[in-house]
Amino acid sequence: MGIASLPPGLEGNFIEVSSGGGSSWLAFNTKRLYTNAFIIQDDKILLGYKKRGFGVHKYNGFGGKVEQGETAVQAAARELQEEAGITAPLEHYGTFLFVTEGGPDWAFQIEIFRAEEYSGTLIETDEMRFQWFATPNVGVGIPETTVVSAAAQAVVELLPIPFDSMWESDRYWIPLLLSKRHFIGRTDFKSVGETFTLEKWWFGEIGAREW
Ligand SMILES: Nc1[nH]c(=O)nc2c1ncn2[C@H]1C[C@H](O)[C@@H](COP(=O)(O)OP(=O)(O)OP(=O)(O)O)O1
Repeated sequence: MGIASLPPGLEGNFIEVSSGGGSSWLAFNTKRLYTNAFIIQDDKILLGYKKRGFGVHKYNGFGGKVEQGETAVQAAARELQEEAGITAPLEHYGTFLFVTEGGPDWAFQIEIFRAEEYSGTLIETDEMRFQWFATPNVGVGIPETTVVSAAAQAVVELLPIPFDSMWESDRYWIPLLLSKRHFIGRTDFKSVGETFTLEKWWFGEIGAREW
């Protein structure tokens, strides 16, 4: 643990939270910016089931490529509108690099945003089918005799976050996002056809002195 030996491509004063996998990082040439946005509300998180494209059949936040002339937060807002039909006051909480062996020779740099509120009506799109999931503390501490409101009852009945149907390394950083900890990281995957296997990862949170 500590701030030493950040993976190549990352810099700053970060404290390791989780790491693992093989001994060497993959090489990459440049980085391309992507976004991923999550609505986290009342002990539940909004995910989308990806119906087509890269990452098909996985649950994820809403996001995609940052287009020329856009900032990351503008791109995140546009993707949230396009893929889920809503707008939200997005706040930046993390950045990680996604590198693949057998994929492009550049790294995806994914900027992670979250919001607690949103406006508009959620819609299913050609690309994503939205679904709420319970965050880990749901239901904890509700005594059996307590009268649970209809809204809380609906939350209690949500399924837990489906980490087994998400990108394999999301289980290491989603908890940081849920607890509002700013983080960076890197994940290296091996791809064989449509199957991606996590080879190496590192996630850290920002050192207290930077805040
Ligand atoms: N939650 C996540 N965890 C992860 O480890 N890698 C992710 C990730 N979300 C995205 N990635 C990586 C893999 C993914 O194929 C790549 C591009 O992200 P997306 O699939 O969101 O972008 P798209 O290819 O849909 O872009 P657009 O066509 O602009 O929507 O970034």
